[in-house]
Amino acid sequence: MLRLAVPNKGALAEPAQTMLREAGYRQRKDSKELVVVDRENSCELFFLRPRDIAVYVGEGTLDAGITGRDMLIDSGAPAEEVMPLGFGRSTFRFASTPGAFTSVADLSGRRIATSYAGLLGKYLADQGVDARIIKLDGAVETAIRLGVADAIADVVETGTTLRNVGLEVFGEPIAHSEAVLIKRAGVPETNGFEQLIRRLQGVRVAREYVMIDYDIRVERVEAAIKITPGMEGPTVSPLHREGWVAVRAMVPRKDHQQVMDRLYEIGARAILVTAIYACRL
Ligand SMILES: Nc1ncnc2c1ncn2[C@@H]1O[C@H](COP(=O)(O)OP(=O)(O)OP(=O)(O)O)[C@@H](O)[C@H]1O
Ligand SMILES: O=P(O)(O)OC[C@H]1O[C@H](OP(=O)(O)OP(=O)(O)O)[C@H](O)[C@@H]1O
Ligand SMILES: [Mg+2]
Repeated sequence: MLRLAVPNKGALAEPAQTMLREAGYRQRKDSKELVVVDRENSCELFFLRPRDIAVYVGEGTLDAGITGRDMLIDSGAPAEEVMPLGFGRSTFRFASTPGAFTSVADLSGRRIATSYAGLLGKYLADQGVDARIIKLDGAVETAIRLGVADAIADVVETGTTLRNVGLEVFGEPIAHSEAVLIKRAGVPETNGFEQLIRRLQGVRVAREYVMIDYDIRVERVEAAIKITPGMEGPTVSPLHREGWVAVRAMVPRKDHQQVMDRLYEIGARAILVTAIYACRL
């Protein structure tokens, strides 16, 4: 059985569970269930705090887990990223009162509040900046106002929380994060693990691509294929109509309207875009 850790709370919990459901894994029926056995897929799902997931996976007690890249780095656990999952995106940044600091170098000898002491400590060491880290559990934005810190280092998604307390980011982003699939560092992937990876990749592709179908005159096919090269070359099939062919290819969902415009301009007709329900490449 593959033993997989899934975030039980916080920003990653709901999207992680949705992605696993789309990948065909059984999900828990209510939030009080801490372990789910999915016999059909030979998988056990453990619902854990996202911050603890890299610790379990690093110790080898669980084979795989879903957590944030920032949390993986912060933990310092011997676990490694296997693939990014495309949700839970955020940046990890310095912030303070407007104008107080302009770069990380200004933080020498200052106090920085954070709930990601491991991640911040590594970054400061890399930058050669000697500052004091004040480790807090959450709501670190308030630490400056209460005089506990001169700056903070925290997760920023929309920036609303910072704006609400009158703080501004400064310096370069410390890290770019998203949800990632992780495994213990240096161990090979088992069969069940490879199946999990293929399924999650399938969900990502089904979310990020659409299928486009269109008819075009034979002499325009090469130009059309430049617009829709597909993943491994598009399918071109004969049409009953003399001198015309049908083309089918995958295109990035975000580009599909522009692609339709460009195809129409070079003479494509009957252009249809459909969602991909599931896929295995
Ligand atoms: N708006 C957001 N707020 C917080 N975390 C976010 C956000 N968007 C993405 N994330 C990511 O989600 C993860 C944080 O999850 P979570 O909110 O459960 O952590 P936490 O705030 O430390 O936990 P808790 O709120 O229980 O103390 C990180 O990987 C972070 O990068
Ligand atoms: O840029 P924004 O969209 O405003 O999101 C970022 C905020 O969300 C997180 O806090 P969370 O709600 O997890 O509370 P916490 O600080 O107590 O963990 C994070 O720590 C920031 O405060
Ligand atoms: Mg939180």
